[in-house]
Amino acid sequence: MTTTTAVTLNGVTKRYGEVQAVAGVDLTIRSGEVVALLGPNGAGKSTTLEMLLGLVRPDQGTVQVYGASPTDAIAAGQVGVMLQSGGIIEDAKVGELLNLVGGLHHDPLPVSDALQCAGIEDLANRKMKGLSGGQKQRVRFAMAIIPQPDLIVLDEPTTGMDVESRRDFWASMHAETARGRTVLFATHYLEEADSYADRVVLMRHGRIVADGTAAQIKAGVSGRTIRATVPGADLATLASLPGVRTVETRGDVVLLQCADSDDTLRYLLTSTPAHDIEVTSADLEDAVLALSTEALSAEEETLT
Ligand SMILES: Nc1ncnc2c1ncn2[C@@H]1O[C@H](COP(=O)(O)OP(=O)(O)OP(=O)(O)O)[C@@H](O)[C@H]1O
Repeated sequence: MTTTTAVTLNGVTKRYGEVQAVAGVDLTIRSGEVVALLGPNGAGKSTTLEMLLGLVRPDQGTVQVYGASPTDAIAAGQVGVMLQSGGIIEDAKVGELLNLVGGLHHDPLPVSDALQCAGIEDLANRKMKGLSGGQKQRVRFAMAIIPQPDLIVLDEPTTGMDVESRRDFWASMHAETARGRTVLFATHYLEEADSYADRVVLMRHGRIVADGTAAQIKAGVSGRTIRATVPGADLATLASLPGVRTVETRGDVVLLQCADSDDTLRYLLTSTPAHDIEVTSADLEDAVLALSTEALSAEEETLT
């Protein structure tokens, strides 16, 4: 049976002692989508991915990958995985390790192709233990694509890579997605989500607080950032202006996140010595910050 749904999480929860790591996640990913999972530290991204991969059992809810259990989908070679740690034998040479992984699958990508896709042909005879963090990440990526999977799941794949390596890595990923592969990746890099994902799922405190294209998420946050030099700024007054969401300072420079920048600008120009004023519209970072703050306030309201 062919299905156009790659992943279905239904009401999934996971608690570790006092910590509600995942607090009821519903998520459907269609085949061919490239989805970024974003969120601050401890938001529940890794736990969600671990449940999706069958590494952690949810307390409640169900997980299906291509209509089957995660373990069955992985055994069938439908899922390639790149996690933050584990999965590598430090004493093995890169080529040997990839051969080993290939041996676990019935239609593996030839090792030479995996090395080429990951841009690490020159590392084939190097031992894992001598490699840099970024090089190890590329080996993990090569391991993830060996099964020729329909779905690739990556947990912070470019951590430890320099800017050039990150660019090369995403170029390799593009080649994979052009083949129609479904990709789900967790990241802290907003520009990666913005540039490479069709869809951004934002988590906070174990919940999904936004889900849409990067453009939709940005559009959901109306408003502007005002940056101005305001000597002796009265922060309490600025924070209390209608339409001002947050106030930050860096020396004399004040950063205001505003729902209504016109009124704030009028105030700055007429009632303060503000100069060098810049107004910019929200980028994904602002959107994520605003949505995270809104989610937090909503949670606090529920608690009180
Ligand atoms: N094995 C575990 N034992 C106890 N607590 C855990 C375990 N795994 C995760 N947690 C806790 O669950 C919460 C969610 O963690 P998780 O690693 O899923 O978040 P994350 O969004 O991936 O964070 P990061 O961006 O820092 O990787 C955190 O408070 C974390 O400390």
